[in-house]
Amino acid sequence: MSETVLELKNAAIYQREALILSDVDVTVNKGDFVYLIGKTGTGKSSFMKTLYGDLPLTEGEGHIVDYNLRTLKEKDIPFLRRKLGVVFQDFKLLTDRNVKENLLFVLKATGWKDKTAIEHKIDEVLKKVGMNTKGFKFPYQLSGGEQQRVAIARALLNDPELILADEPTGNLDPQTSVEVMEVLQEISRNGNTILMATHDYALLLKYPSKTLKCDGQRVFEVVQKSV
Ligand SMILES: Nc1ncnc2c1ncn2[C@@H]1O[C@H](COP(=O)(O)OP(=O)(O)OP(=O)(O)O)[C@@H](O)[C@H]1O
Repeated sequence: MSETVLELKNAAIYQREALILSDVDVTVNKGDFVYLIGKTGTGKSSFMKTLYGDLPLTEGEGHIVDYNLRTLKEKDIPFLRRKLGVVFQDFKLLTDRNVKENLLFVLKATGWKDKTAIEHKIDEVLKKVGMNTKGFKFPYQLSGGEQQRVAIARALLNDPELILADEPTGNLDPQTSVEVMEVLQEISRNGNTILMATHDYALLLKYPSKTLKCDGQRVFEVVQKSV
């Protein structure tokens, strides 16, 4: 039987008192690559935020990588995020340090101490995204696509059980989007589980996969030809 890494049942997603999505039933299994699509303002980011503990789940059931979203406490959130790799549209790299130091910062913050293991891990994730020769560059010396590769490398540091990518190609031109998507596809082929919010329909057509759509306060699975 496939291992479930995310399951929402009859869940409702709120921004404060405003209901954004209701009756959400979603299952993501280990190894899946799942898209979350929908027009601007339909709730993709709110959905993702609920999954990484930025918005509370107050209605329905939600389980993500061993955590129950209904009983998630503030103190649990850093531990939940260690099991998730989160990638954002605007990369969110630390601008005052180079690529390796960006990765080192996360490893130290998540308890890594052994210098050799740290160096090995940083090399490993940078190789995975094709950035191993650029560890000494600062974010401002990198293109948007390169910065996003580093952000993906950062998301891989703690071997996440699920990668949540919220519009990872939203700031990139079409050609660079495809390059970043190739990296995500490669990571997916290596067994990682990925949930990616996007409104880039060209990517969906080029890399078809299971697709969930936010529309009219609901989330439902769509067959590719009707998206
Ligand atoms: N902090 C907030 N407080 C209250 N309402 C919010 C907040 N953030 C977003 N919303 C509302 O929630 C709804 C869903 O927004 P959300 O950002 O989740 O949509 P989205 O599908 O991710 O859109 P986009 O593609 O533009 O990022 C919108 O109507 C938005 O106005």
